[in-house]
Amino acid sequence: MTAPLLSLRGISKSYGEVRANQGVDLDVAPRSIHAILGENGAGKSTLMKLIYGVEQPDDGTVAWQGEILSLASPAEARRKGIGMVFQHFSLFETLTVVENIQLVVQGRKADLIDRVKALGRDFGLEVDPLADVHALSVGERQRVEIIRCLMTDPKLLILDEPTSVLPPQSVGKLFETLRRLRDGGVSILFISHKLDEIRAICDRATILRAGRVTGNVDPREHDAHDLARMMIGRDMPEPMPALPRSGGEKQLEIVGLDYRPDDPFAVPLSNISLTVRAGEILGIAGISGNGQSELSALISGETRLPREATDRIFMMGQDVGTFGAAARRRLGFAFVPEDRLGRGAVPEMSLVLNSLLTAHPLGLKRHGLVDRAKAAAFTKDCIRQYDVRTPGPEAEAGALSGGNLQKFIVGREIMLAPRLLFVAQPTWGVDIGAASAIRRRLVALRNEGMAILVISEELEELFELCDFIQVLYHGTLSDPLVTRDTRPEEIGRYMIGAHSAAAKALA
Ligand SMILES: Nc1ncnc2c1ncn2[C@@H]1O[C@H](COP(=O)(O)OP(=O)(O)OP(=O)(O)O)[C@@H](O)[C@H]1O
Repeated sequence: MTAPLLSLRGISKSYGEVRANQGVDLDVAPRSIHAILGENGAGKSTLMKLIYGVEQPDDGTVAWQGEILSLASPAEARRKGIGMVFQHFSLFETLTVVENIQLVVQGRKADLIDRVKALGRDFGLEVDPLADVHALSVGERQRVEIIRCLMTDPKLLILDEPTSVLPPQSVGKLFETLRRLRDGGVSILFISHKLDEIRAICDRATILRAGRVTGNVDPREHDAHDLARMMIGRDMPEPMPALPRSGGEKQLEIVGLDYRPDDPFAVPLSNISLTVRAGEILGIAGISGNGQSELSALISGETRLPREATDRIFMMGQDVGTFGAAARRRLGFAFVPEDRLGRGAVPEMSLVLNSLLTAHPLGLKRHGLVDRAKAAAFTKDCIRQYDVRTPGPEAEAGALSGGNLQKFIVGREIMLAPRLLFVAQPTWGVDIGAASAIRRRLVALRNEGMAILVISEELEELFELCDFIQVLYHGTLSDPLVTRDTRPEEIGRYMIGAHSAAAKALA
């Protein structure tokens, strides 16, 4: 092998009792796309933060082009030629693309604009440098992040789950860009839970389990099942078969709902209609930014309709448009929001207190006081049933890895035994073993008669779970499509508006 660009030896990092990385060795070759694979909490993000200088290792060495480094900050890492695009974007929405770039890259505005255009042309990352960021799609924002990283001239680019926010059509485009970058001399460290993607694009893969390296392979020589086994140490469970539909009672009905938000950046909704019956799963597909947040807030009760807008949203047969979130929950509604740190959990609070946020009606308080023993028992049960990897119920929610926090929130809401469950992005950032466990659980609940509404950007997930799929595009919802009679490409066309354009052309 040619001398590695980056070479880690015996890297260890602990957070209190948690040993996030233990004796990790990793060699990244020049001009390679190298995957880091592992379950939620396996230590992938920690390792990337150590390489990018966000955190410092307790033990071990980092060698960069043969020279031992100790990186005190990301700015220092960037000066050496290491760049990173985080899972959650860090752009200012009210600034333009070039203004965001100026925050990190020195230079005259006119020169930077030229460079953005040139990089866009060279790497298929076209984006208007003068566009306001709030007006860009998620895919375009990601391009801006990557361009901004490339302008610091990195030799190593770290991408943390770059495809989780992209529609299927954009993933192929991103991969072309990454290949072009590699051929131009950049190495890429790529974290993803999607094994097919890793097999399509990566030349090496390092597998982590519980903070240790358990394998170094060429992912093209192993099928997705093999890789999954190395990651989770056992075979994947089979999907849960869905029983025939029950045609049960309508637990959620939305009828011709129009909504004009006050916020100029929000998406107006027009003529939204949908029905979810007991014993059914309805999926809403669509690229994020097409009205998902607005629709979610109207269903959860975070946004209430004005008094005069009656007969638009019904839950368990009641007109709930003007009800707040708590009143809707009292009817038997539970909700897993997309934004797990802002809305699903309070990061500074323990898991026990986070359980209380929504599960307090389950006898976790008595005479207005918290019943600590019961709250702890509920939380422990959730941790056990949903395989949440954490030291215990007193851990702060913010210290959990992203996927483990998601498992906790989904578990907490399911344990409320609602009649109507609404889950936005059920397996976002969750590893494949845990994702399949969550999906099996949702199908089992449906079979027992729960009504379930799922919003997801992952078509595969919707196809595995749902009886019907409707597509949200520019604030309008398509008619329901019966999943088993529909092909993913057809949903894909609705997602990019090609279906409505074709329909208009025919009209
Ligand atoms: N700041 C922190 N404080 C305490 N514990 C932490 C902190 N950051 C990470 N951990 C713990 O370290 C372990 C590894 O977490 P890490 O985020 O690296 O996992 P990951 O493999 O990236 O997971 P995911 O796929 O869910 O993003 C987890 O048990 C996590 O709870």
